Amino acid sequence: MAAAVAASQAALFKSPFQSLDSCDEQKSVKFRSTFHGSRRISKAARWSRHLLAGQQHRISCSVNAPSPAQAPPLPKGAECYGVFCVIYDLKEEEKPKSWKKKLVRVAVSGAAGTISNHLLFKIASGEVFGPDQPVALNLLGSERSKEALEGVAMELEDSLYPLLREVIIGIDPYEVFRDAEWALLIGAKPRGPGMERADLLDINGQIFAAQGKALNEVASSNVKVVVVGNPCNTNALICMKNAPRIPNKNFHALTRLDENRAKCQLALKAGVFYDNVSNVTIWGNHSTTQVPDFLNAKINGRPVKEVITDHKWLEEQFTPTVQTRGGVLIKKWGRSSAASTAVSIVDAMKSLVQPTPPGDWFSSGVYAAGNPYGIDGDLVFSLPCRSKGDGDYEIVPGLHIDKYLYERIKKSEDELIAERKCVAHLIGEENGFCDLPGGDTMLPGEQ
Ligand SMILES: NC(=O)C1=CN([C@@H]2O[C@H](COP(=O)(O)OP(=O)(O)OC[C@H]3O[C@@H](n4cnc5c(N)ncnc54)[C@H](OP(=O)(O)O)[C@@H]3O)[C@@H](O)[C@H]2O)C=CC1
Ligand SMILES: O=C([O-])CC(=O)C(=O)O
Repeated sequence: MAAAVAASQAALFKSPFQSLDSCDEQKSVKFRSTFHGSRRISKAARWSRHLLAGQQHRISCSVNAPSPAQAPPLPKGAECYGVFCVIYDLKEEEKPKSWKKKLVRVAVSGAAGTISNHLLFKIASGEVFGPDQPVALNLLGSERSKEALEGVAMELEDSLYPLLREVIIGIDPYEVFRDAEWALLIGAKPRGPGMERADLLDINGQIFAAQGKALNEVASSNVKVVVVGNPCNTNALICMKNAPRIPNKNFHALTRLDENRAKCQLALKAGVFYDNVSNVTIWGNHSTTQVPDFLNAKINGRPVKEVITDHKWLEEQFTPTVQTRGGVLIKKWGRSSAASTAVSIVDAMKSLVQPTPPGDWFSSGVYAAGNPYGIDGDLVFSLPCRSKGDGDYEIVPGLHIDKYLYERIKKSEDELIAERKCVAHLIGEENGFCDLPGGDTMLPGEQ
């Protein structure tokens, strides 16, 4: 028995894509084809699971396995993780017929961080792309988080998600972003005590400039990029400017959490279930200057101002409550929103892959070029958007902007223009200088 195990180990640790010697007994082992059935783990695969956990080996079986030429290549240098290096072949008739044939490849930075710890499991479960869409997760960490990243991959292994067909971990964005169709950029340095906003813009801006360059070089040319790491609007602008091959439209800064927070407050005040609140726009920056729009929002299809007649509350309490919600939560929790942020990332992605309900819209920080509201087009600015569900979107025109909204939207625009000047050196512009309004503008989590 011991000899058999040793022989089997020796075979499994052969160099990538060499055939196993003892393939006759392991007909159901197959590696990394693009379509796989649900997990039914053969004896050989169980062995592989133990032997390969934490290793970076790819092996193939000469029986039933794709030849190296047929097998899709792994992103160069990135590492498939443990059980995800091994795919269990099923007989044709056992494969779930309903599954889509092509994987969706999602790259996530800051993958060992708190938000990702919620998000990855939602994506793997099918919550974003549906119960028929196999997914691959390419996880980006750093020297700091190498071990933690393996821990994340181990938890994904142990979760037995049938739709999760590949997990790749690595610390080089040029490897991890390869062929990504979605890039969720979450990793960013948190602002520490005494750190100026200008320093944060520069430090994180450098991360997003580097990641933009990597996406430009190796990601799918139509990759959808959702920037979460703060300050997310300007980080998204930097990322976009460093990725000229990717359409500007494909870059988003996450303001969906702010929209969800606004809906929650309106529902609470009106005494309705929050599903009845629609047409909520967050205008501007994901910062304390953001403008949650109650003027165009609706409750049960009626203008909010007709349903909530306490207009003083709308103007004087609702707006600051939403703007500072993140900071209040940090004081309670001792860390920033993570679970609700992950939920809002899922919402933001679903808004692009599912048609927007007729008459409604959603908020996203998008490149404002050609917007119908006269806002500086060279900013990533949160605007009302709608989608046909094809991954693309359009800015919704025709919303009413009164004096109250205009003044606040202008303030957020000025803040983003000032942020853009601070990062001129990262977006290929000259004569940058950092003079943020009020000396030092604040994230929702900073008060
Ligand atoms: N847009 C929005 O609505 C929201 C945005 N956020 C923002 O999302 C980001 C991530 O939040 P969260 O997951 O809770 O944060 P965590 O601190 O848990 O994780 C952040 C990750 O960022 C990475 N990172 C990159 N560069 C640095 C650096 N220089 N120093 C330290 N860590 C770095 C780290 O991963 P690694 O070592 O692998 O690089 C770390 O795991 C933050 O910027 C936060 O402000 C949070 C809530 C809402
Ligand atoms: O400032 C932070 O990290 C938290 C944040 O963005 C939010 O809660 O909206």
